[in-house]
Amino acid sequence: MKSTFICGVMAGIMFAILSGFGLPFMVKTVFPVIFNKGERILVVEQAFAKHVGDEEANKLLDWAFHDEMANLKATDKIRQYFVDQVGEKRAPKAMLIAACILIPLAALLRGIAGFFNTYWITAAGLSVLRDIQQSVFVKLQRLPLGFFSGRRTGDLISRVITDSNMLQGVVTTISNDLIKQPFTLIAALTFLIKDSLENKDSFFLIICLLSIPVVVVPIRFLGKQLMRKAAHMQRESGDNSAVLAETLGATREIRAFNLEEMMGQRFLNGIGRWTKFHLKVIKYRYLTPPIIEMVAAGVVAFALGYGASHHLSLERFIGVVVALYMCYDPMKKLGEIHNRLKQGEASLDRLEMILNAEEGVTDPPQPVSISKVEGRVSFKDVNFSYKDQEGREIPALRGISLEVPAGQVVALVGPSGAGKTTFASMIPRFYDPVEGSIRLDDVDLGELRLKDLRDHITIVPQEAVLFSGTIFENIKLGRMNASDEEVKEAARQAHAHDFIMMQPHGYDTQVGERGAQLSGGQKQRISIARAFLKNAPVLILDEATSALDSEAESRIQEELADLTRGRTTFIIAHRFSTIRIADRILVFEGGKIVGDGTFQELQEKHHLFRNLLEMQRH
Ligand SMILES: Nc1ncnc2c1ncn2[C@@H]1O[C@H](COP(=O)(O)OP(=O)(O)OP(=O)(O)O)[C@@H](O)[C@H]1O
Repeated sequence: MKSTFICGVMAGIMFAILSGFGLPFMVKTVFPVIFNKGERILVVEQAFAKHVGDEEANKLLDWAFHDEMANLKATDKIRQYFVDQVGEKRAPKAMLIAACILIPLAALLRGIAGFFNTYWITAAGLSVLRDIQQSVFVKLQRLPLGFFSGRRTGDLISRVITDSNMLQGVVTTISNDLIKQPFTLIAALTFLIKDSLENKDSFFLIICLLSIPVVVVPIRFLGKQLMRKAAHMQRESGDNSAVLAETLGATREIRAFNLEEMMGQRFLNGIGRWTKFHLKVIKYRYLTPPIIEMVAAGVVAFALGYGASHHLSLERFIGVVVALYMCYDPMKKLGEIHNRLKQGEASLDRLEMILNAEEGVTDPPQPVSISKVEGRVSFKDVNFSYKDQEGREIPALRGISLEVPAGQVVALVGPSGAGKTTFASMIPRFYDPVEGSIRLDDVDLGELRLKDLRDHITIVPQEAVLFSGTIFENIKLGRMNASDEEVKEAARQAHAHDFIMMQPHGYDTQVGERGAQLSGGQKQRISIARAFLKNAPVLILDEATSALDSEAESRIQEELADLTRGRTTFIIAHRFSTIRIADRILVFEGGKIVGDGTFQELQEKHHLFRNLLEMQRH
């Protein structure tokens, strides 16, 4: 990547020298040689000298050809070179041929250099961008769950996709000019410096240098405005994506509650705001070129006035005007680059919000390795609070202490918001306790590598999550190195094998395809098969609350009961039947464990538990 960038810069410098210096040099120095102006002046000088004497002739010539004389030194050298090579007589023709070859050759070289400059700089820019996108994706998978609960998925997607695309656009558009233009400006300024030294006349250089701040001040002001508006625009774009994601994620609910019009209006309003800010971005972006053009036109007008009143030769004048053009054109393009970069900065800020977010749950510097896990889990004085977006603490677990022996099936019950899900989320370290410690087989969870810990825990979520791919691939996610036979065995254990075989392509049926109409129960079985395949000693089951038909439900219950055998299991339980099969029940209320015992014990003496059971039965 570094070498690509360096090659791109070299090509850009070559392009710049050919444009900023080569072109005006050609006009000023090479043309007079070809048209033999020096020799004609010499003839005139000799003729004058005959009539008015050498001294008077010199004075007259100096008056008539003031700045051509300065140029003649350079042109003489070129002529002399040709005279030495091919002789006095053939020199003019050779020079003409050389110039005629030189023009397309210079254009060709300039074109090739320009092409490779753009290509290599774009390649280097895109490779940086690819790294950024990759880092954002990796980072998103490392961020604590709290990061996501405070943010809308649509907005995050928009940051990764739209803001990256915006940056990509910036990289590709500015790559063409990023190196060429500043160097063209330097080359053209060098020409003006050389011209002012040769002619002892710095007028053009001075007006060019004086006009630079006149150009830079508005560019900087407009750039600042542009960045602010671009940030607004991208934020609106994120909001629109969020509305779209919400709408697509709740198609049933929107129809059921007749919310189509409201959601449509919300989206329309968002698009309206986005358009407003986009137009502002366009306004500030495209105001820069006319300002620079106006300044450039003013300077050329000055140059014209000065040239006419000081009897400048046409070739010096044209040479200088070409050099001035070669100064302002880059300035204009640099102004555009500045604007595009400002727009890109707004997008980069949005990506940096993700890149700079605190990771929270991380691997310890020196992890303890565990190979054989029995599955003992213990909590000691665990307190935990969530943080909302304003940083306020929402207590969710208070003073939790308990020991769960390996293989015990524990049901977590309690009213909504009591802390059951939070308790279960602490075991795979989705969150770390604010105070206290949690151990697996006597090792503090914080001492384990996250991957090792999670390898020993299976989670069966409330709603089965299937990823795009085949049924086979979806089960295999449980253990990527499992053999085909092991995958099928897991499906049999989950009683999924038979219905899978009835699918159009069996295990190779795409779950995302419309043909594969998997029911809620079938999806759950695939998710359970995945858990069987993983075969971890600790199991966390979030019982589905959604109503499957009762027959399917009771069969799934059987499979789940099979799955719990021999594993330390935590079930976030919603059903009476599940609570019954548990060895032990924990009753949660207000983030505390207020009851701990067998079904019988709690039924006899725990008031809240009896109330919960009562509610279950009705
Ligand atoms: N991501 C979150 N950010 C902030 N607060 C949260 C978050 N998740 C849960 N809470 C809060 O923590 C408390 C415990 O929630 P938790 O989800 O653990 O309860 P629960 O017993 O599982 O409830 P339910 O049975 O309704 O799922 C609640 O007050 C809840 O509002």
